[in-house]
Amino acid sequence: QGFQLVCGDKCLDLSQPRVMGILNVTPDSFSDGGRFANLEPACRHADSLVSEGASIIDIGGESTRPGAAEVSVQHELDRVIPLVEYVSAHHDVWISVDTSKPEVMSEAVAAGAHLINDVRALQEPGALAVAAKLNVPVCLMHMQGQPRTMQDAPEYQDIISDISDFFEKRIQACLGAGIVRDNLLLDPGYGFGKTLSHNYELLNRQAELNTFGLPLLIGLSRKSMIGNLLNVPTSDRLAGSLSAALLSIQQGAHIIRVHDVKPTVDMIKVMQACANYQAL
Ligand SMILES: Cn1c(SCC(=O)Nc2ccccc2)nc2c(=O)[nH]c(N)nc21
Repeated sequence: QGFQLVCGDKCLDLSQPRVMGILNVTPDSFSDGGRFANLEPACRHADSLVSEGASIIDIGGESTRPGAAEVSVQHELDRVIPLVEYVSAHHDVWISVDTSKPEVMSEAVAAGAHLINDVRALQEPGALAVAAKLNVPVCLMHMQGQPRTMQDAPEYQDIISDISDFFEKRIQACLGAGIVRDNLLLDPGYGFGKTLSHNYELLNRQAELNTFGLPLLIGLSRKSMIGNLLNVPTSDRLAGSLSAALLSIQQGAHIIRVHDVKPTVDMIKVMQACANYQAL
């Protein structure tokens, strides 16, 4: 499909799969907080993600791992804004801000972010109104429950129908708030309130989510659906992550959120050579 994302005068063509690089801004990559914390490692990481071929850099200041502590608005701003400013000043790449907080959304867009990546699909108070006002593309991700408890006992009547119902509701809420449909992306949220078998059923049936006629953003990289299957640490999940990414792209994924940008870019090139063999 000829999807494209538009933010101001920037345009991201989605007729080919795009790689979104994950920028680590976990607390330990900073000194004891404050706006002028040690940004150095994160800035170097951003540079490498861009040089490896990422089309989008995803910057987030709140861990959504089960059991992760809540982060205050100020703490999230202190981690995220300096990095959005750095990437915006030094690279021409798209910047997505991974946040559920409306204050972080607006400050990040003001600092140069082009896309809102919200694992809570704009359900926090004030998020819908702010996203409408900012008028930038927004990714609506499915999560069953909240990060703290989502993995306790996930259950679905039919995982695709349940996720689709969620998407319908969130899309209606967005349109009702004045967000234009062209600004919406969908994401089934692998690992967010799903068991191992839920995740693989979702991967097997992912193409059924294409009926919404909206771009799909997918995050599988190094996740426990790979780790628990292969019984390997996060540092040893590349082959599994690439396998899952390929299966996802073959079913129509438009943006893949990954740690390992270069390997994923190379994989996409091989997929494209196969599709375009006559042009080679
Ligand atoms: C911010 N964010 C995350 S964080 C979870 C994560 O990477 N866990 C994880 C990473 C590495 C190892 C184990 C777990 N996942 C998604 C996603 O799937 N889609 C969208 N749109 N955003 C996302």
